[in-house]
Amino acid sequence: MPFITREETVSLETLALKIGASALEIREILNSQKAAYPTLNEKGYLAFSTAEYENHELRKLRNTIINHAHDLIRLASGPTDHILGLAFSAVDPSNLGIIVRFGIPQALPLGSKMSAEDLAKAVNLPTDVLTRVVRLGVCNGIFQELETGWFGHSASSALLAKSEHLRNIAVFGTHELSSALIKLPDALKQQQELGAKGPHAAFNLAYPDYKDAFDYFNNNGEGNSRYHTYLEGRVNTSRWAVNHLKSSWRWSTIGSSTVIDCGGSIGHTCMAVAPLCPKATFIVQDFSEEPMAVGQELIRMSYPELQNQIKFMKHDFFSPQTVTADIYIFRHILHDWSDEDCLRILRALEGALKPGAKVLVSEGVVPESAARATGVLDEKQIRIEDAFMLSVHMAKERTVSDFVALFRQASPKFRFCGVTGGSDGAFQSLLEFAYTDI
Ligand SMILES: C[S@@+](CC[C@H](N)C(=O)[O-])C[C@H]1O[C@@H](n2cnc3c(N)ncnc32)[C@H](O)[C@@H]1O
Repeated sequence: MPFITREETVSLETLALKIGASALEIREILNSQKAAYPTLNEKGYLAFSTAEYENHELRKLRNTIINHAHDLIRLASGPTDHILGLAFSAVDPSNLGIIVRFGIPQALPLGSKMSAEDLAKAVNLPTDVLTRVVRLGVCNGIFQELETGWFGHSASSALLAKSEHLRNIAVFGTHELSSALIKLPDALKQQQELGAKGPHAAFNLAYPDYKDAFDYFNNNGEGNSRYHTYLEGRVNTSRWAVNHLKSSWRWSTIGSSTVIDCGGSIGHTCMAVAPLCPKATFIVQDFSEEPMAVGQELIRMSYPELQNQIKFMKHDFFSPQTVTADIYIFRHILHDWSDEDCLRILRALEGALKPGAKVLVSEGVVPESAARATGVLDEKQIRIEDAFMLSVHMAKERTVSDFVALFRQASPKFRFCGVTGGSDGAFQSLLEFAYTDI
């Protein structure tokens, strides 16, 4: 039987050469910008920091290297080591989870070293356990062992020590998110065997006392805080930055429109977009009051100029919308819900929609074409997010055609106007729908 493949043939040599060529181009760009060159040592924590991250050419070159390097590692590993690596990969969120939840990066001084005993005392772990955890971290590029039993920072651990946003992402990612993900095979098995009596989602197996993930967040203060600080952390990293939403729509032309951010959490989307359209007013709606209180305080302390422009309002988006606005934003909302629930959410808007009103959907968009096996950086991002949705909410990321079909089913008055964005490691796109009077 002949072997079949749709992938271009990749070889160790061609991949290595392509990586070398892109590395030289990166060196030239960084030299011309007098920007920090990446190293694995502590001082490398600044490499590719925000300003450079925004450089499109640099981001593209980095993605080329990452894509080819992934393919190269898989090729050099061979199928056995490749599968073994995947089979035991739960070790990584477990290790990172200990590192961030015990505050090990912050306990280790920057620009210095600390003995295992002192570090163990500082984070209140037995020395033996601390040493084993940190040494596994070192194998993953987090921390360095500068001499036997003495630890210092690597680039990545130094950034964890400095960036609360990155730590918040790592905490939620290795806590609630990982707990749900690891239960997905069990949940699908139980759903297969028990039908409607099976769990709603893998999340329910991890947190059996709650109806669903949002019930858990709303009734668990610490979990809710981890969730919303994770969401805030995400918009402060280039992959999920609201910059993509800022640049992919004509915000400066909306004049004195009213904009509602449905399920807006602490209001980070409105805080980013409002300065682009100073005459517009924004209402952040969420059914959870804690994040909105945090957002109000954040505006008061850090963005007082936005106080009159951004208001907060408790609202459940399954109940009829009470505010007639010009633009409704759903950023990372519909992917949390099944098609049936999304129809309920969109139909709950209808009573307030006037002809010409816009509904903007900002989230990951799944490619329509068959999955690729090489060069998959962007595609893997969206498929990771899709796995989050399946495990946590039994929901999904969608293709553009899925969204168009969903809106059409919600009401024939929705007209699809187009989609922008979503490439080069920034995986979310912006879809625009207009409400018409036909
Ligand atoms: C994935 S987060 C997205 C937050 C924000 N839009 C963003 O892009 O970061 C989902 C948000 O929906 C809110 N939410 C969940 N169910 C809701 C409901 N029934 N009504 C209003 N908000 C809800 C959650 O509290 C949370 O803030």
